[in-house]
Amino acid sequence: TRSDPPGGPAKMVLAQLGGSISRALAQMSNATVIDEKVLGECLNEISRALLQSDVQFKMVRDMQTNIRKIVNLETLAAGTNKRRIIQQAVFTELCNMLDPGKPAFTPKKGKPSVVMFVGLQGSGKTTTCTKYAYYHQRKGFKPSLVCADTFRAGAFDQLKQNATKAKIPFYGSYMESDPVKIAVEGLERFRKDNSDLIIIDTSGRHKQEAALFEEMRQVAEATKPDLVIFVMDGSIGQAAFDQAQAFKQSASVGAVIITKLDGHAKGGGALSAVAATKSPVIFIGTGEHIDEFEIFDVKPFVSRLLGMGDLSGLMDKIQDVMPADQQPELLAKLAEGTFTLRLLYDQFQNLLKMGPIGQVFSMLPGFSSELMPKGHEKEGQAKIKRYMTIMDSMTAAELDSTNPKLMTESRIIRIARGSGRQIRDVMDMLEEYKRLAKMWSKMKGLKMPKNGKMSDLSQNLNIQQMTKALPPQVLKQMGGMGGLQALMKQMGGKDMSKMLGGMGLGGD
Ligand SMILES: Nc1nc2c(ncn2[C@@H]2O[C@H](COP(=O)(O)OP(=O)(O)OP(=O)(O)O)[C@@H](O)[C@H]2O)c(=O)[nH]1
Repeated sequence: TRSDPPGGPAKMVLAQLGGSISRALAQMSNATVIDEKVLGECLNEISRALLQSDVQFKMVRDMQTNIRKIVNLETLAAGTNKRRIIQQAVFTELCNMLDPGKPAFTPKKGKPSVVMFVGLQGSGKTTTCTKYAYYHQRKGFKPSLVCADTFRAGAFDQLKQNATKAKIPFYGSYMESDPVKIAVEGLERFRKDNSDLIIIDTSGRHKQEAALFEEMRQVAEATKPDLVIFVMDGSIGQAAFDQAQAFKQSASVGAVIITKLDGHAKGGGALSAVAATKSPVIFIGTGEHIDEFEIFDVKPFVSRLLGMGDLSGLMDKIQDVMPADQQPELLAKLAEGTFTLRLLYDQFQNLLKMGPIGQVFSMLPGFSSELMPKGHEKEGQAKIKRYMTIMDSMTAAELDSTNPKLMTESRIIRIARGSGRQIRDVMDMLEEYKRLAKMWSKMKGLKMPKNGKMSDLSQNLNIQQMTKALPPQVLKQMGGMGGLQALMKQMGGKDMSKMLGGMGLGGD
C-alpha cells in the first residue's frame, strides 16, 4: 500500500532533490551541538525532500527508522564525529534504496541470451532497445533487434531506422499482426545467425491495461527471455511505483532502465521503481541520441545526488575525450603550476567534447547539476565558445604566458575588436582564467601518475592538496581536515575515488 505525499504531484527535479538533502545536512552541520532535536529536524527535512520527489511514503519512513537505528546519539562515544556518521547513514540508506541486493542478469559474449523490453508507450522503449544493442555491440557482442510491437503503426519503421543507422541486424514485419509469431520468427532467425544478444521490443500502450499485459505474457512465454527489462520514463513522477509494480506482477522484470534523466526528471521515480520491482536500475537514458546512455552505478549516482561529486567518473570522462598523448603534458604543466590561457583553451575544447555541461558539472565535488540547470546549459556552452573565439584573436605569446601584465588595455581593445566581442567579454574571460589559474596553482607539486594518465591522478592527490581543492562547504560537510584524514585512514590509502564513492561520502 502506498500513501500519496502531501502536496499532490511534485515538480521536483532530480538535482533539486540532491540539493535539498545536501542543504539539510549542511544546516545540521552548522548547529553547534547535534542532539535529538537537530537530528530529528534534519531527518524530517530529508524526508520531505524525498516525498516531494515522488518517493513512496513507506520507503521514506523505513529510511528514517533505519537511520535512527544506525545513529544512536547517546551511545556514540565522545569525540566521534556525529555529523559524519549521520551523513554516512544517509548516504548508505539512499544507496540501499537503490540497491535491491541482487545484481541483474548480464549477457555474456558468445553465449546466446534473449532480452525482452517492456514498458508503456512513449517511455522510450524502442529508443532504449537500440541504445542497449549499440552499447553491447561496442563491447564486442553480436546483438540483434526484433520488433514485436504490432500495436503502434510506426514502431517497426522506427526500430528499422535506428538499427540500420547503428548497423545492427533487425527483424520485423509490416503485415503480421501477431507479436508472438514475429518474436518467435525473429528469435529463430537470429539464433541461426549466431547472435549472442537477441533483443525483443514489445508493444506499449498508453495505459496499463489487461491487453498489454496479456500480450507481454504471451511473448515472454514463447521466447523465454533471460532478462526482462522494464523501461520507465524518469519524469512520470507519482505514478512510478504503481506502474513499475504493475509490470512486475505481469512479467518477471529483472532490471530497470530509467529514461529521460536529461530533462526535468524526478529522482524519486528511480527509487520507487527499484522498490516496486526489486530489480536494479542498470542503465539510464540521458538524451535522444544513441550514445546518450549510461551504466547506472548506485554509489557515484548518490554521491552526485548529494552534490558530493564523482571524481572517478569525471577522470574517466576526461580520459575518454582527451587524446591520450595530451594527458601527460597537461599533468606536467599542472604540476609546474603553470596554467596558461592555451591550457585553458585546450580544456575548453575537451569540455565541449564531453557532452552536456550539467552532466560534467555534477561530477565535480561541491557542484550539483542544480548549478547548471538545463536551460542554462546552452548558455554555458555558448560562453565557452565565446571565450574560445576571443582566445583565437590572441597572440601565441599571450596564450603561452602566465604574466597578466601582457594584457594591457590596448591589447584588450585589440582582442575585443579582432574577435568581434565586447571589451567586457574579454575582461570576463580573463577573470575566469585568473580564477581557474588560482585554483589550479594549489595543485602545484602534484605527484604525477607514472603512466601520465589522467584517470590515475586521483591516486596521487594528497590530503593537503585535496583540502585546498575542495570547496570549503564540502570540506565542512566531510568533517573538516580531521574528518577527511580519519576517512582516508579508514580507507587505508589515498584513493580519492574510492573515498568519494564510499563516504557519505564514505564507504566500505
Ligand atoms: N530526452 C530524452 N528523450 C528520450 C530518451 N529516450 C527516449 N527518448 C525520446 O522519447 C520519445 C519516445 O521514445 P520511443 O522509443 O519512441 O518510445 P516507445 O516507448 O518505444 O514507444 P512505443 O514504441 O510506442 O511503445 C522519442 O522521442 C525518443 O527520442 C532519453 O533518454 N532522453
